[in-house]
Amino acid sequence: MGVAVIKLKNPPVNSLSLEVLTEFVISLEKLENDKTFRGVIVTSDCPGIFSAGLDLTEMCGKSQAHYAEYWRAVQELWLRLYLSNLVLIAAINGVSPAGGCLMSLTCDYRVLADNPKYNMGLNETLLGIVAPSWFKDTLVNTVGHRTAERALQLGLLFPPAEALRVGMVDQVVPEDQVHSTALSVMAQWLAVPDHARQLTKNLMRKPTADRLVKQRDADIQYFLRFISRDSIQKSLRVYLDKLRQKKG
Ligand SMILES: CCCCCC/C=C/CC(=O)SCCNC(=O)CCNC(=O)[C@H](O)C(C)(C)COP(=O)(O)OP(=O)(O)OC[C@H]1O[C@@H](n2cnc3c(N)ncnc32)[C@H](O)[C@@H]1OP(=O)(O)O
Repeated sequence: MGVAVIKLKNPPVNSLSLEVLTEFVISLEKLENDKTFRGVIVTSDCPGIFSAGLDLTEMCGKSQAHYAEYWRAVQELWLRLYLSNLVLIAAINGVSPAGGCLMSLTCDYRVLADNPKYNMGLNETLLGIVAPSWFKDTLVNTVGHRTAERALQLGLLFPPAEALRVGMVDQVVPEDQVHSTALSVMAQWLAVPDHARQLTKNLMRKPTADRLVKQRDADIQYFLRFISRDSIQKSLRVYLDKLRQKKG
């Protein structure tokens, strides 16, 4: 039925490095241009981890030019996913904090594996950083304003039952059924004529996407100022050190 599977593979935690973002955009572009494909299942090849989100090492101790290039790539992937003409279904087979969660929120439907470890949410505040307005918009458009406000301020990571309750995911299923469920949901979405579904998706999403499109450069400048602050660099270093020391 013209369904591709994109399996994120950047071990150990599928962090969204510049390379991963760039490759993802290229893969999506190819699929969008190949009329034999109408849908994509986005999933992970890393056991237990859908994606650890943006690659913290790309945002720490690097040059301004690097931060600008990185942030443009983050914007690009979000825009491509959010406005994709393809049906996108996230088969979430692992934990998905921050950018990992955001990626799934850009999809049309989310199936999450029922494993209490598989938390998801926008936890940026816990790192001492702030989710940008378009991350916030994506969450608000999915779960509503009040739930998003509480989740964002507290940096909440929701276990599967809670994620389902607040509408962050559409279905929670046993782990071994995530892929088959995503496939059967895909069949349902593909039963709708493409042009009508695509125009409707655009109607729902374009106003949100346009807010970023109209101020992409300003958004990059804002990111540069924010990420270059000594206090933010320090917070990121402390957070990364904590992650690294967990093993020791
Ligand atoms: C206006 C400006 C606004 C700026 C907004 C910026 C927005 C940012 C959004 C983001 O996505 S920030 C990233 C948020 N991500 C997280 O908080 C997740 C952090 N990671 C974890 O919680 C855990 O790693 C995990 C995903 C639950 C997996 O746990 P596990 O025990 O399996 O692995 P670890 O031992 O923790 O990690 C292995 C290895 O990977 C490194 N690592 C983990 N996450 C990241 C990451 N996001 N980026 C880069 N590297 C990461 C970790 O440090 C370990 O490295 P080591 O060298 O092997 O010790």
